[in-house]
Amino acid sequence: MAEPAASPIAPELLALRQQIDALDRELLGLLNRRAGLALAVGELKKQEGSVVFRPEREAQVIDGLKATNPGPLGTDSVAPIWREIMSACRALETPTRVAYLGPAGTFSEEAALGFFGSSIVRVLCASIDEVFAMTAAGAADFGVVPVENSNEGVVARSLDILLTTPLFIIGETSLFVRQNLLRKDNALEGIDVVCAHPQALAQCHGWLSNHLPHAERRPASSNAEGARQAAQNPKMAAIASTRASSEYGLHVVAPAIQDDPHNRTRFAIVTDPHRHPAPKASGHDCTSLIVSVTNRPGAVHDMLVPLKKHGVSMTRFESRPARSGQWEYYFYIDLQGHPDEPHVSTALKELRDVCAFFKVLGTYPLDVH
Ligand SMILES: C=C(O[C@@H]1C=C(C(=O)O)C=C[C@H]1O)C(=O)O
Repeated sequence: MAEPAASPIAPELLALRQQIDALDRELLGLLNRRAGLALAVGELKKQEGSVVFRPEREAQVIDGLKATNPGPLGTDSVAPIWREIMSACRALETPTRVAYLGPAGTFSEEAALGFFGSSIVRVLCASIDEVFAMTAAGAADFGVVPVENSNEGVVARSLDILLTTPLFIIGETSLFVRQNLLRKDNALEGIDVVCAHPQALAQCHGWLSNHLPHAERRPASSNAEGARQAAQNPKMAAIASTRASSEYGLHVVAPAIQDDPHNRTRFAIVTDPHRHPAPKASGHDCTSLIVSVTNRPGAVHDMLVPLKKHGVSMTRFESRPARSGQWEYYFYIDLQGHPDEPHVSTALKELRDVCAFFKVLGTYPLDVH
């Protein structure tokens, strides 16, 4: 069949596109000048023997640009654009190897790319334990692990490993988690099994009960693993990201099936403190701790006194059983601020004095969107 004749481009459109082309060439020139400066910074760092990735500097670059963005470019567009620019610049200084739960197409991958940009070396792991192990062994520079979901609460395995790992946290990122029903055929009929990570099955419990009440819910090690299996079995559906649908050649049979439309997952970025210094204060920082107190009346109250006294706000307070058989708990605490700020360091010192166990998990810039 003959191709329909292309309609001629209107002169106004042509003129506007020519201006865009000219600006793009200018932008490319500017980006290359920026890349040249990053290379020079990389040389300086090499001479000093210091690390390339500076999360506090990247957070400040984005915060600064957002504050001065004149528009019409949306302020929400600033962070993703500059993360990619900085990712490409950083890659000129040194490759950044990032470990996360694979296979390709997981939300962990999305979080890793969202935080580091796409100019990274991907180190795909089979479990959260492996992410920590690969990072601790130096096979990856950084690990990205989920720590909590707005719907389902804590990711217990990550929190339990954080208790004993020698790694520390240097960043955080959170992600809107939109779950989709994926399948080889674009139809709801004839699905016998829905295969996904237990967290995803739980996040879509209501939708599955309404639309696929008779389908077996089968746990998988990750949503992408469920998608991989669904690609080989027409009677199986998966629950995963749209990225996984293109990765495994599946149809999005039903989009956004999570029961909570505001479903978010927060990830921690971990690294080896022997190879990477703690981020310096960025002005908007978080300090994460694990503490425990002896089991006596008023112990938890006493723990909170230094924070109140020195005006330090707590943004997270989570407990996990200490597995001592004594109804004892570890408390996972996030504080606003950086230990370089005197009121934070004094509060931390006083808090340490009233705790039986005290571990600083890390101090890092708050997530910038
Ligand atoms: C260029 C630098 O190195 C890296 C790249 C950055 C950038 O592209 O702006 C910022 C911080 C570092 O992660 C730097 O430290 O300034």
